[in-house]
Amino acid sequence: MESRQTPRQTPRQKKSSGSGLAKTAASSPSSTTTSSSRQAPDAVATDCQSSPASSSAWSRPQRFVPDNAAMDAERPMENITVTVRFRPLSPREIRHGDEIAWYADGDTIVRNEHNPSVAYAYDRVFGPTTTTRHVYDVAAQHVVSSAMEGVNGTIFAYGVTSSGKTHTMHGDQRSPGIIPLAVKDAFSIIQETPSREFLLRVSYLEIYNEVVNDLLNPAGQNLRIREDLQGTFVEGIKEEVVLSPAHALSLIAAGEEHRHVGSNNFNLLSSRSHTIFTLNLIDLAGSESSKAETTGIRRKEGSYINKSLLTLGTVIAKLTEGKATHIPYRDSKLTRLLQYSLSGQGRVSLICTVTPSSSNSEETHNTLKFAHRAKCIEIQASQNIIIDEKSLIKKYQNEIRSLKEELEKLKQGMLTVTPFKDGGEDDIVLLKQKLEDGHVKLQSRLEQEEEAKAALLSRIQRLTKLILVSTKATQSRFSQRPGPRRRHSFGEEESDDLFNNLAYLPYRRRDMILDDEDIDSADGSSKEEKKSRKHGLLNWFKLRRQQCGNTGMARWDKSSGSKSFTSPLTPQSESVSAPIEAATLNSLVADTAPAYQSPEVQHECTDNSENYSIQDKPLTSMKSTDHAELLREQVKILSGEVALHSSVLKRLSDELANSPMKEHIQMEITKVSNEIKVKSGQIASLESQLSKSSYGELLEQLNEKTFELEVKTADNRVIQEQLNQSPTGQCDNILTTYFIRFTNARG
Ligand SMILES: Nc1ncnc2c1ncn2[C@@H]1O[C@H](COP(=O)(O)OP(=O)(O)OP(=O)(O)O)[C@@H](O)[C@H]1O
Repeated sequence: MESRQTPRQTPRQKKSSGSGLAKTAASSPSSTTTSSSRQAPDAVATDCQSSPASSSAWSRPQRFVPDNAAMDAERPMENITVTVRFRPLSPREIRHGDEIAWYADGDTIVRNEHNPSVAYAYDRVFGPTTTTRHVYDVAAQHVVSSAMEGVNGTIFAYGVTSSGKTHTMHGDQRSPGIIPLAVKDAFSIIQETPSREFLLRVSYLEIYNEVVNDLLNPAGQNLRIREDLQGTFVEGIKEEVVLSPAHALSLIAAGEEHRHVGSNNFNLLSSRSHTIFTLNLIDLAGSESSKAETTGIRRKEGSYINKSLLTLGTVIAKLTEGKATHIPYRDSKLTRLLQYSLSGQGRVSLICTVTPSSSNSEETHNTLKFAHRAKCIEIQASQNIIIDEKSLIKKYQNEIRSLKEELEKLKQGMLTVTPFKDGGEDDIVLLKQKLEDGHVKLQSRLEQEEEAKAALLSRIQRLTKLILVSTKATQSRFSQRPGPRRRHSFGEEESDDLFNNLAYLPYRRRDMILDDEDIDSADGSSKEEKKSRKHGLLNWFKLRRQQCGNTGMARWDKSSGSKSFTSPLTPQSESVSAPIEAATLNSLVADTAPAYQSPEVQHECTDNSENYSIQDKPLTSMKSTDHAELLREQVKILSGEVALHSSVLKRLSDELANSPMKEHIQMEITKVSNEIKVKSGQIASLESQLSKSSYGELLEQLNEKTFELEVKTADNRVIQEQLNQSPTGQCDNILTTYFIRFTNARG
């Protein structure tokens, strides 16, 4: 699969429109808000502000033709969506007698309590009781849906330490953050889009002390940032294909384990690094005031955190100045990686998290000014395109058809040819010879093309296993077809099964999250609770384990009419539904209509690891490379689960020493240990199957590599031909690429 992006566009700035509520018009971003503070009480700093929520940033993206300068002018300019989220006063702030210094005045204005003339307007302001679900719906959902249409998107949280970035981006069990909500949404969009196919890959990195580390691969340390025609990228970063929301979230949870976290004066578990989760999704650390730095290490981290943020501030200031010729993206790793989002590519949503407290009034004011400046950046979102390999199939099919026609004509010619009346015997022999030669030549070309077509089809079949499709699209297409069904087709025939799985049912089951989210509270929690919140995602998986347990979750297999057991986290059976209490979920399961489960992913989830195998039947008709690929996928997912369980085990062991509920924790430990044992057994069993299928696989790989080379050459030729021939410069069979980044910025 190839992706092509529009060439880089120059950053664009919107001239102060003076629209909205504003009167302010200072040209320098830093003075903009200062001057606003001199306004009458009702005046609000809104220059560069497009009308909130209803602005163009909310409209669905149009399909624009890339690489076409003439069309550039027609693309609507959009501002970054800028929102501000207040958290409640923390118990610590209340204990210290802090008062409210800043507050949400309606849906779009933040006002200073002591000086009401100081006020700023944004696209939306969320008060301290707003749920993360609501923040997601307003500030992130449009970026996610655009990303699913091929428009790059970046959502980042920015705010001082302990202002609520992690709470907003990752969330916890009761209140899932933007990242898990976006992942779920991405998968439900796939489910709702029968006409398209998706390949989702994720990577997760941290920028710690200006060093880029791969959170999905502990060996990937100090990675280099490189540039190519498609933009900046991190060299050697691991990209995992994800097959389900839970699969994506298990990768984040495993990645979080490798992340740098430490205590400062304000936050027991403060993120010490910026992180970027790319769904082919970014969490930034909080800006440090010296008040927060407790040790030398923290000071060093703080200076690096601030370096990135200082550069981010400078970049944003320069972008909004309009006249700047040099934008210092290269001055920090963070701005380098965000360059394309900031310079106008794709949709951007900036969520600024703030505390209302008087003790942080100055820091909050700085964040508000930063957010206000950012609103002045304009973006021009453009769509990326991917050429589907099926266009190659189309080409082959056309060629084969015309060759067949040619051949047919020739054959007919041979049969109907009548000897020339006056021609000699020699003429007839010559003519026959010519026809036979032509026939042999065409036959051999046809055979070659047929072989190439078969190889291409088999490659497409293998790739198809990684492609996620809506069940709505596939049921009719595949039910009539013999052979294995698409193994990774998302939510295949899940409609009845949706009640089992919140991940696939964001709309119908959201009410359940919302009920829980209403508990979204100020920070009144103990150290352990805080820890478990920070490990919110891990807890999700803990709950998943409770749902499925050692005995697995019963499902009905429609095809066989028998009950099967599914592994809790493996594709198809997974869910990110942990916000629902296990008991609630189990009762839902009991009420559920029978659900079909794709046989290719159906595996036994019993305590007996020897029994663990991917069902043989569908696999016997698969090539050994397919089989091995499938086994490897399963090993990868199971290894992720083992890593996850191990981290839960570690946390439980830590908790055991201090907790009064020793017996309960001990039981949990035993349960988790057993699961690790079972899964390790399953991995061993899969690995032994893997080694058996290695030889055949090698041979096939050899063939495949040879063929890949041919396909690539042909692919380039076809793309070029299509581009040359298309009057719009557009290729047919456009698929979108998904590049949702989530930034959780320290401000
Ligand atoms: N909107 C909110 N509602 C309730 N509690 C919140 C909210 N936002 C943050 N909190 C609580 O405030 C505390 C600090 O939040 P969080 O860890 O998300 O801050 P942070 O900005 O990520 O900090 P750091 O930059 O140091 O990592 C946490 O205990 C969190 O649960």
